[in-house]
Amino acid sequence: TSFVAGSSYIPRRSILREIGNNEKRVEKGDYGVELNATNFDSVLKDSPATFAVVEFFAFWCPACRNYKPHYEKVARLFNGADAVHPGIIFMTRVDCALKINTNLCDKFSVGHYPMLLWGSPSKFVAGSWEPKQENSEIRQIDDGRTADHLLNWINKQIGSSYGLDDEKFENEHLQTNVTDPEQIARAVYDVEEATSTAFDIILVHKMIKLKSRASLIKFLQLLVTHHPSRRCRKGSAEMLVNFDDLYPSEMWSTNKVPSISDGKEIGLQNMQICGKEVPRGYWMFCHGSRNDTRGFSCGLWILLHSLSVRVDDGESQMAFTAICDFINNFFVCEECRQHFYEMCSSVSNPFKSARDFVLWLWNAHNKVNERLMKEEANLETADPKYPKTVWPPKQLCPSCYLSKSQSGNGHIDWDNDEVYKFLVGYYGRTLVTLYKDKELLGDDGGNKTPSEDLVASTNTIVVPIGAAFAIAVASCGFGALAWFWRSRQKSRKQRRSWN
Ligand SMILES: Cc1cc2nc3c(=O)[nH]c(=O)nc-3n(C[C@H](O)[C@H](O)[C@H](O)COP(=O)(O)OP(=O)(O)OC[C@H]3O[C@@H](n4cnc5c(N)ncnc54)[C@H](O)[C@@H]3O)c2cc1C
Repeated sequence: TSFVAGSSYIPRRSILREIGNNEKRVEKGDYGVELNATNFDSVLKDSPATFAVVEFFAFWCPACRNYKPHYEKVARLFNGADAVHPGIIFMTRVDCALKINTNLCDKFSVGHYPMLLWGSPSKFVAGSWEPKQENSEIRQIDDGRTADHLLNWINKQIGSSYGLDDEKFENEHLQTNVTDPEQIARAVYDVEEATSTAFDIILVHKMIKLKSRASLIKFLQLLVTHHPSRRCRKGSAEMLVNFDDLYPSEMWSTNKVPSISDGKEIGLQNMQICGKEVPRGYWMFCHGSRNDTRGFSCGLWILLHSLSVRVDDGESQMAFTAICDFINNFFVCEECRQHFYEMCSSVSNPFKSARDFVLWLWNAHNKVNERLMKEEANLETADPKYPKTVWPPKQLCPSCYLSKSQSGNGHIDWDNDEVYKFLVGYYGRTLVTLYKDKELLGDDGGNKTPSEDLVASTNTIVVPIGAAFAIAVASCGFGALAWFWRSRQKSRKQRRSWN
């Protein structure tokens, strides 16, 4: 099966890699990218990273030579094809001893070597900096004299917890033992990427229509409350609350391009549901041995399973319809969409327990696996390293298999209680808590509620009337949350008008 849009996404890391490769003065093994006056603006402008560090140095300066290994230790984490934390910080350097860079270094008031500046890449473009300038969006890094100090400064600045010893999880290493239950911990990256990709596809293909709008809102509500990544919950909440502004009714009736409001461009197009920092093209867990296998669709399954194990009994029917309608309206693989919806439609009684819903989704996925097992064998389209199997294999969950039924004609007698327990552990606890960098993955350790995220993350005064109405129509189970937001937003408005 081929997907309409997935293949055209350029992994953001490849941009960094290209920059690195094209840079003539990069010494072998250098991670920091050396820029000069001719490419400084253009390279920073194209950088997908959220932040940039520029080290101004002079090639003749002995202190700079000694500083370089420190800078490189940090740059290794963020730059290049093997970056441990790609797409977040772009680490560069400029040699001020080269004549060509004199004006550039003057513009940034370089008075000593090495000197480090910090800001978003776009602020450096045609930018300048002065030491006493207040409210500048470029800042001097005042304590970066060793690798440790520099990384500490960065961690404080962006609230992260990166360590110099952080290592990239190698996919090859990960996949050598597919029966290791801890591997799923890394899939939170994939869940984030799949969520972002799904919404990119929806926007690129202008798929939000009058009839599908309510189902998108309903799915967003599910993401707000139960997405395993905090930054995706936060982005979904922003999208949901601002839905009417971002996607005004004239757009879904006429498909017009969004207009300009309050001097800012509006439209969902400008929103990234899980934030700008989500790595693309990474596929930690869902990495295929070929480019055209796994990836997005694998990540989407994992998203669905990780949502299913997080809902409670009272939400199970709502989550079921939210997922079914979302796949039906927005999954652009026609065969997948149809088959999945057939399975959805064959459910006759509403779900009353989360357990039943989790097991239904697991079973539906296994039905797809069984069908594809045959299809892929006939067409020889399977990923040779990841053939479809009925899941979980015995090695991963021995207790899921009832002892009597191990052999025979392929039929498996499952112990559903054990399967449920396993799924909750695998897609629930393990998917989040085993991962080492809680900041990056947005694990809040269960300390914060999504509504707190929402209140902290949006400036919107009220839930727009249309979206609120659609929320009310679309949901019952998640409705309490919607009303909570609405009342919070209203009371904020009142507080404002009193001030
Ligand atoms: C809703 C949906 C419907 C699809 N329908 C089709 C279709 O009709 N035709 C088609 O060609 N492709 C379909 N696909 C794509 C297909 O199912 C696979 O996603 C794709 O072939 C990549 O396979 P994969 O090896 O990465 O494993 P996937 O099937 O994507 O599974 C991802 C991971 O989930 C885990 N897993 C596997 N089975 C289960 C289970 N039963 N329960 C819980 N976890 C499990 C495993 O760890 C596996 O590696 C569909 C995808 C989705 C999301």
